[in-house]
Amino acid sequence: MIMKTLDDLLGEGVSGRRVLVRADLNVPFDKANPGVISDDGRARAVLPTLIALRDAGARVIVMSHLGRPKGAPDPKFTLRPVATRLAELLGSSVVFAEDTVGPEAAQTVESLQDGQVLLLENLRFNAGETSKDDAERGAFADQLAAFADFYVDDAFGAVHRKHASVFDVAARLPHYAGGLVLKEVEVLKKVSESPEQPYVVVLGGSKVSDKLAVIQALLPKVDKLLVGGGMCFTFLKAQGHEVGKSLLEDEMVSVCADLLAQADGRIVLPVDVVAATEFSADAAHDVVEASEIPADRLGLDIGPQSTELFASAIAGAKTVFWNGPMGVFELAPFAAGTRGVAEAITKIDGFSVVGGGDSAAAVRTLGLDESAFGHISTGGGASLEYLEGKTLPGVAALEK
Ligand SMILES: Nc1ncnc2c1ncn2[C@@H]1O[C@H](COP(=O)(O)OP(=O)(O)OP(=O)(O)O)[C@@H](O)[C@H]1O
Ligand SMILES: O=C(O)[C@H](O)COP(=O)(O)O
Repeated sequence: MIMKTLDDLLGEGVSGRRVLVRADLNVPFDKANPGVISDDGRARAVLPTLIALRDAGARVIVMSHLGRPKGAPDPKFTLRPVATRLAELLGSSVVFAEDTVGPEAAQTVESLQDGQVLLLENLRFNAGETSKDDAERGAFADQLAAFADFYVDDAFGAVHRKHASVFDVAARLPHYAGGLVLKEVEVLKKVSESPEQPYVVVLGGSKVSDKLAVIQALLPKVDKLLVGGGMCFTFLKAQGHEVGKSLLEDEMVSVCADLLAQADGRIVLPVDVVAATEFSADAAHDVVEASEIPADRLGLDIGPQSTELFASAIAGAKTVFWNGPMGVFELAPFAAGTRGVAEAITKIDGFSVVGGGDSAAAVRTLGLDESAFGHISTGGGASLEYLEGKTLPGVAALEK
């Protein structure tokens, strides 16, 4: 992998120069307290890059997405609270630009002083960021690139997206890989090329269709693939079970059925689930057989028998990759499955990788010892696609 790095850029000298940094500040918010960041791990992870540039006297323009707004401003997804947190973490002010591009953002960029940090508003408030149309993405990238002299990508969590700020801007400015991207790629390369066997992958979370392609690619490489979280219900449905009001992607049921047929027993599904009357911490809930979820209930965690089943599969592994919580761990009644699986992973005599914004947040918010994991990745989809062997647009753009 030949790419220029942040150290190269610092060596070239950045004092007084404008550096555009793509970060992944897509942090989780407290479900019960809107506007309150529940885990700032992703912001902390990019701090070394921001501090190095700030202290070298650069004018640092940070850009990120937050959530999945639909290409237009949506106050629910403003990065303003993230700017406030970033300032606390940096111990210096962060200027917030109310727009991502346009005259006001340009003016804010123009007024930046040496050693100051600015955060642009959510990239995804602009349709050009995620557009599939090269010209539309390129036009947005032109506007972003016009802000700066150099581009640093340290958004490992977003390198799998062919988005303007990840892919197209790199083609328009001298580009450098940040330390976080370099470290993540180094660890994941090792796991993807030579995982010590037995290799167990644990998948959960809510982005079902995003992760099905990964299952297909990983199946030939793994000894066991444990599926929990919101993902498991589409598989349970594929086995012919009713899943009540649980998260379900109907159009993916046949894909899941094919995967189960190919897997030859290597895909392990929950045998019991915690089923609640509604998506709330106060909802009535019981443990039910995974094959008997009542029509008016939704599964919000794997049950105790499943946690034990998953923990025993994990116990003998030499390599474990875990992405996606086993349940809605943010709500206390539905956190036990995630906790049990995470604890089992900390005990293996081997190397473990946790990937994903929410999985990493779960490790921290459940008070688990971060140092007991081999590597905690800031990328969920990104780490999965890396393991899948895909070319990641953000990494490829830096290599050019
Ligand atoms: N049974 C379930 N029903 C609904 N949501 C669930 C369920 N189990 C887990 N979740 C939710 O899944 C979310 C995390 O899913 P996600 O796929 O985003 O994982 P991730 O680790 O953050 O990966 P990425 O970084 O790719 O986003 C959590 O907010 C959790 O509450
Ligand atoms: O949460 C993530 O995995 C990254 O921030 C990318 O977000 P996305 O899946 O909405 O592109």
